Amino acid sequence: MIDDSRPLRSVLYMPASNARALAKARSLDCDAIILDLEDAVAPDLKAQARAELAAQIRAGGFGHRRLIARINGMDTPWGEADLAALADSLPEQEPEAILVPKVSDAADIAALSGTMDRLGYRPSVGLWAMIETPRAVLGIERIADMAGSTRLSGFVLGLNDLAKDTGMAQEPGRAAFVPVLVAAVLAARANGLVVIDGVCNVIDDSALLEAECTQARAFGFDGKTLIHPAQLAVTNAVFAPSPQDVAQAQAIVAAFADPANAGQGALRVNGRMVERLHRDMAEKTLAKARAIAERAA
Ligand SMILES: CC(C)(COP(=O)(O)OP(=O)(O)OC[C@H]1O[C@@H](n2cnc3c(N)ncnc32)[C@H](O)[C@@H]1OP(=O)(O)O)[C@@H](O)C(=O)NCCC(=O)NCCSC(=O)C[C@H](O)C(=O)O
Ligand SMILES: [Mg+2]
Repeated sequence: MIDDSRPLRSVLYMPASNARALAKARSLDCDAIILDLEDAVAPDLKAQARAELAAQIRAGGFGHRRLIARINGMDTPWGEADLAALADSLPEQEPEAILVPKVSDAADIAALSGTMDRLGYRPSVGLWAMIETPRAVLGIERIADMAGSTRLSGFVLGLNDLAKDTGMAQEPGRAAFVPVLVAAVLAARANGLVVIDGVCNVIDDSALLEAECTQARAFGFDGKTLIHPAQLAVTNAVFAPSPQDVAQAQAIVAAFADPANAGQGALRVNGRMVERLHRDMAEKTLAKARAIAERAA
């Protein structure tokens, strides 16, 4: 079940080897941080970054920002050591989830989750999977179904790797990726998983970023992964309920609470037909808006 009181609009990657970025993380307006040991860290800095990541999480001070640690793939020389080092070095404070790249199929999830159990990760630490290989896309329903029997609790799209492996074009509008985006949201929602869109590689084009965020929000994503602090404001704004969303949600909740409408299944509110399912959606909108407002206060 997705917790609307803990928004995940903006999920900022930062290389665990970049001490300056990590220091900055505690003051940035992001909902979550992915401390990355994978693509953002050069091979000869992997061990140093692993130690830095553990030290940063142990130091704390991230406030409301949810912490996710992206390890290297289990088929690389570093993946197993990443998972073991995080388990060993974080007895007091652990990331909310371990994000695993290049997942291929459901068996990968079962194996990773079992390894986390054996290494002594607390049950509260989830497993998020990067959806970034053709095989993962083709098997996404079977992967998502693992949520019932493993730690799997989220999907993050990796469209750069998917483009690399398929030749799909990363163009404005993302036409080639639309089926993937829709499949990811459906598989995630059918299994109560968080689902976060891939990154926009262009740092200085806020119109392009806004278009991607608007598309992702319309498709049902919780939020978007980001690579630079300059992308935070647009992303946070697009994925937050707008003042109009909030006003309509309040009107819907009020209409159903009005004794004059007792026993009604469908009502007319501001010219629209609304049913009890819309009241449920309106309550979620208000919960998210409240959480964002409380954070800003
Ligand atoms: C992309 C960058 C290498 C750009 O770096 P640079 O040009 O040096 O940035 P700026 O000079 O503009 O930085 C300004 C200040 O902001 C801080 N900063 C920059 N990026 C981050 C960040 N991600 N988190 C926190 N803080 C950040 C700088 O330290 C500067 O601070 P100050 O000196 O105090 O002014 C760089 O932005 C970067 O490394 N970004 C993250 C790259 C990354 O993590 N990549 C991996 C994830 S993406 C991915 O893997 C996708 C997926 O797997 C797929 O397949 O699609
Ligand atoms: Mg990737």
